[in-house]
Amino acid sequence: MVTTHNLGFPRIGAKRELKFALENYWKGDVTLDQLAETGAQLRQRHWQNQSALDLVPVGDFSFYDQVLDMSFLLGNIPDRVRHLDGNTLDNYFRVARGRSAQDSSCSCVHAGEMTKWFDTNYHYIVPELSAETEFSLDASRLLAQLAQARQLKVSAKPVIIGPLTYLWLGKTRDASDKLALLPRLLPAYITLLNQLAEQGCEWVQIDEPILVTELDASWQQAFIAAYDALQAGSAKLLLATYFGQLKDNLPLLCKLPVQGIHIDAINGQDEIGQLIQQLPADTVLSLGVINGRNIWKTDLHATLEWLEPVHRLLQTRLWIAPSCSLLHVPVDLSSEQKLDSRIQYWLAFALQKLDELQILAKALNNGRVSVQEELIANHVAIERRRTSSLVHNPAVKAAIAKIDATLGKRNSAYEQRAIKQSALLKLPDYPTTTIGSFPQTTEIRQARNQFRLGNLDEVAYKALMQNEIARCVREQEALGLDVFVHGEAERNDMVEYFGEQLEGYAFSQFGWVQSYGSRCVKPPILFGDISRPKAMTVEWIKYAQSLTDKPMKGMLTGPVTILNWSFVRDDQPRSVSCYQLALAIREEVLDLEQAGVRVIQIDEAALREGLPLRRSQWSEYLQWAVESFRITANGVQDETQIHTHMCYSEFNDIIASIANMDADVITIETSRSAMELLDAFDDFNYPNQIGPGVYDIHSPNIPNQEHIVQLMRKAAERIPAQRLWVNPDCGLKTRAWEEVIPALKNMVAAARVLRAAA
Ligand SMILES: CN1c2c(nc(N)[nH]c2=O)NC[C@@H]1CNc1ccc(C(=O)N[C@@H](CCC(=O)N[C@@H](CCC(=O)N[C@@H](CCC(=O)O)C(=O)O)C(=O)O)C(=O)O)cc1
Ligand SMILES: N[C@@H](CCS)C(=O)O
Ligand SMILES: [Zn+2]
Repeated sequence: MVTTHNLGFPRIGAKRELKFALENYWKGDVTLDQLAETGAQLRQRHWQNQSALDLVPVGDFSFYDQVLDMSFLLGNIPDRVRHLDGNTLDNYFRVARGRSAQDSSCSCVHAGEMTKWFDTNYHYIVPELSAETEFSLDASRLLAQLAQARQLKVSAKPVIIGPLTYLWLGKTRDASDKLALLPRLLPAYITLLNQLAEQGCEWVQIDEPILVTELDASWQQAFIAAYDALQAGSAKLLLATYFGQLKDNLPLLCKLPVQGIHIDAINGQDEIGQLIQQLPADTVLSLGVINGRNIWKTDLHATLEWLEPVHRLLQTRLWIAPSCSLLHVPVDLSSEQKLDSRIQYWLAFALQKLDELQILAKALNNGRVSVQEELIANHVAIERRRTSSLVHNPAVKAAIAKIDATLGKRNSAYEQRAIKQSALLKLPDYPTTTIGSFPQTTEIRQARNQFRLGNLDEVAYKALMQNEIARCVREQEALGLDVFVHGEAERNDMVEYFGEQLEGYAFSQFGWVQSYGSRCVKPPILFGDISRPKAMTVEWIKYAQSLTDKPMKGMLTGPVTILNWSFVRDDQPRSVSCYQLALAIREEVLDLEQAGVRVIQIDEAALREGLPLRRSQWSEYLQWAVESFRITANGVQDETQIHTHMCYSEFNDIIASIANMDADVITIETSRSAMELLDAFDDFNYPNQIGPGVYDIHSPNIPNQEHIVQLMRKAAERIPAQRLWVNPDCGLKTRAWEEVIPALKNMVAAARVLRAAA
């Protein structure tokens, strides 16, 4: 018999119950007990949803982030919150977001750094480490969840992050060696494993996704030492890897003294033969056979073709599961009422993926005939998608075939363009701007909701959004900014908004996926060849420009970011989808230029984030990603100034590619590193203009003028002042107007001080 299990379930809830409970708790509208009750109900529901599985994950639920949970479980709590008032959860929220429910009127501590989880759009709170870090186990929250699971008779398999991945995800502030902490960390893990075993858990899933990255010898050796030590714990370990292939780490994994391993068989199907040869004869092999990163139905026939022989060989040693936690997909496709039924038929969200797993298990255990109807229905769906005229557009394919090097090349080099742009825009030194979005207020979201529900007609909705844009322009006039934005009020999200307007995309009503904490995104579904039926942003930008004499930035999301934050096709290379997006957004750029827009920003927030997990694959990715950006941006006249924006700026390794994008201006995040991240630009002699973010928009703290001046002076030590812009780190959509206005006032005042001193 094959064993079925799951690595993790989306915790936000099919109706985003957790999001609303959290935000209400932070506002003080619900009590801690009520929040805890919502958590308990969600866990119960999710375990029921998974009750057909042989083993159900416990510990995958989190009130904010599973990595932060691990930090609290290991007692690795930053000193700055340790002795503050309130309960553990309040301190937990202080690390997560800089404040607890109690501190809503002040911002007591700075939040932990947040960064993306491997190559996903999920963001975790970075463990803070130093040579002094001590660990002291407090498993009470995990044990309480286990107790709840036991009461509900759930066949529980606790899920924890492994010690090596935990250290790898962390950052040391004192440049000390993270691996030196391992001997201090392991005793906490051994005690934890014993406690879990004492609670009756036969298996513990220990996640070590870093095994799909390139590990140097010291990390490889640390794996051996760590898992030798963990043998002392009394639970059986299922060591889980996901998000890619094992490659050089395969022999290492097979040597580790664990009772089972899980691999991502979607990416690593080719490695199964080698694994079977090298694994000890009694080790369980769990295969992630359902894609946990995408929303397409699995081709069950094709899967069974290769899985049946593996089952015959391994018998009860074979387990099957989704490739990774289902955190990265929406909960339930059956809630969708507005998707084109033909497309809906091709899709599977978390619940449907678990159904697919059951069908596979039945087929393996009792023969395909036992699930004949299900297999036929699956085959029909797969074939309909493969041959659908909705997917294929010959005109788009022809346009892609015609792409050549001229499309991505501007008429003149940056130096000549800069002279023409400067003559036209007449900007002061240290020009000030913002990144695009202004606060997405409850009123804006409610208006859009009413529009969607049909309670507000298009004319009224448009008028309301125009009012917001007008307010945004007025505020920027009053602040004295130099280059304006329209504020993105009309956009639900910087990716979904474009997905909704492009042919080849479908979008869901309830397909929410957690991005960080209570924040969610609804990735649009890229199912077919992409084209742009009509202009998407021009009317809004023209309207905004009509309200001011200051230059108004056209605001677009770039092809690489749209691709990386969508659910993408699995029937063609990502590069092809990206080129299709590039051609579509290029048309929008040219339309904006035609409409008289002189500054166009093309956000590529996910270009760096989308780097493959293995460095050996970077150059291939960067080649098509940068070329896609160039195709999008570079069809304009010299006088049109192209901006791009990236939220993170650790560019040391890819600075040549960033320069090769040839944007006239790039705005980036640098304030948290006190401009040190600009060193990469300095060392490379980056030739174009840079707006190093002068304050962290993720924090409610108001940056002070003097601090901004100091930061810009540091920037000017690295980049010539004539090429510097002054702007925040990222968009302001998650902030309130009361925070934005004083922050920008100080930013503009700082720019004036800098100009006066120049
Ligand atoms: C820059 N970031 C982004 C990433 N990925 C994206 N796809 N988009 C991004 O901007 N990745 C990296 C970062 C992650 N950062 C964020 C920041 C903020 C959010 C966020 O605020 N998400 C919102 C949802 C946004 C949205 O789609 N809004 C819709 C629907 C709003 C809604 O919930 N409506 C309610 C009713 C409204 C009411 O009555 O009040 C409903 O439908 O029930 C819209 O504006 O129309 C969030 O709330 O989580 C995400 C990632
Ligand atoms: N223009 C977008 C970029 C976010 S990365 C915004 O300002 O929200
Ligand atoms: Zn950003």
